[in-house]
Amino acid sequence: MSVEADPQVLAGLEAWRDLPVTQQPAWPDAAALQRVTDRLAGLPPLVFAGEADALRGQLAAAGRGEAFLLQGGDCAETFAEATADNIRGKIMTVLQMAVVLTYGASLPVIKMGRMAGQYAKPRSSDTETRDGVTLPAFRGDIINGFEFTPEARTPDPERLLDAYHTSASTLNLIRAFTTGGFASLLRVHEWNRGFTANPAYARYEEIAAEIDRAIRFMAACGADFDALRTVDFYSSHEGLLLDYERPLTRIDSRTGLPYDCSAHFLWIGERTRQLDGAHVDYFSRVHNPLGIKLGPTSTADDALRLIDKLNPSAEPGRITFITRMGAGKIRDLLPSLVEKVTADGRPVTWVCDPMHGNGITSASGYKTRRFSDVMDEVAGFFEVHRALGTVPGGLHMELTGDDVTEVLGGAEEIDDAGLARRYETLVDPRLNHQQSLELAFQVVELLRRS
Ligand SMILES: O=C[C@H](O)[C@H](O)COP(=O)(O)O
Ligand SMILES: C=C(OP(=O)(O)O)C(=O)O
Ligand SMILES: [Mn+2]
Repeated sequence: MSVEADPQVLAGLEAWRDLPVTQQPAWPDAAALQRVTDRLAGLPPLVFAGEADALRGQLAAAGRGEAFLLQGGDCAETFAEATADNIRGKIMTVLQMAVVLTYGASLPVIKMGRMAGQYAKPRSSDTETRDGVTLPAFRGDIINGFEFTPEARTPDPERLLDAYHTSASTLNLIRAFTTGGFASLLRVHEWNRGFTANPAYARYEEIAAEIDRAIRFMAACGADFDALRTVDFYSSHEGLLLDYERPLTRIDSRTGLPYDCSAHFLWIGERTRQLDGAHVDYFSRVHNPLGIKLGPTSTADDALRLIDKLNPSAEPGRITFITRMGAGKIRDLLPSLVEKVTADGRPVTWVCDPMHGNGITSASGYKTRRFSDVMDEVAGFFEVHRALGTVPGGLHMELTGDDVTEVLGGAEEIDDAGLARRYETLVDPRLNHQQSLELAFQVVELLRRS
């Protein structure tokens, strides 16, 4: 039997429309938008509410120190890059990092992509000016095109449907790869052998050899490697474009409760987490596990008021605070935030985004980050939690499986001149495949030292 939604619950899903809202596009044609959102509302959900519930349980475990979240993928996915090779590369990268982190932390790693829906971007400025011409800023493929022409930059609601279909095909391939044997532990381990065989990464050989011994030990004990052929891989994106999230919100027939079925996990960004704003209201009404980005201006009071609104019943796993302070600030700012939220007593899961607080512009003009700053913020995150006796629950990364050159440094020392070689991101710089694995090995070194 299917449970109907309470009419008041349904009415509540429209409340955001009367609240202050930021970072939404100015759609030029309201009727065209309405046609698209009606169509989206009739299409099948992309995920099942029960999967979101399972993830909530796992995130609750991460909050208690019984699991660790690894969330990674592009800053901005694009339709053109949703190819089999690209999707496979990102999955491989996350799985390879996950094997290393599982060993280093001796904990199950929850694997989650910034994938299959990460198409909407908040921007610092509504417009972009080039050579005296000003056009609307690129806000992600779900809204407008990157090409610098008035046509491409005009928001086009048809893109919501493209985003839905591209998310569906991406998710389909993710499910195929992670359940069809491609992701088996033995295969992923083989891939990592290839990485450490490269002399640039000789420093990690010892850890790699230990992982190798651990796997051989498991095999000798008769571990069921067949059972390790499939992995759970969750989808996530920033819950930003409410005209997309609303029609993909569905009533769970088991409970009558609304879930945003565009992804398993949605996060509210640093620029849209206003307590009385549309985003916080909207996501307070759906039952998925939620992330909230907390930047350097966040106060403990902000965090507690967000809990009041988004998790009044103090359900474990409902809220993940994703801190993104910057390497130079995390050791000063994070302790009081964590202390006060911990004293409050309602459970949250703490995750580190070492990307968004560490943006710089290189001398040659690229928007970039230094690998060393990214690592330093991760180190600061572990140090703060260790000092307070609280739980570092995971990492949130911008990465890709390709050999791009967008982040400075790493063992292969990408320098400013090297950025031009393969700088492909449309918004923020991503760790490339090698830098991502290097980060995972360095996290193991950090955990060791403590
Ligand atoms: O991904 C994060 C934000 O969308 C991004 O950093 C904003 O970038 P901008 O300052 O170039 O607009
Ligand atoms: C926009 C992003 O982050 P933040 O909201 O933390 O700036 C992002 O994760 O791409
Ligand atoms: Mn980003």
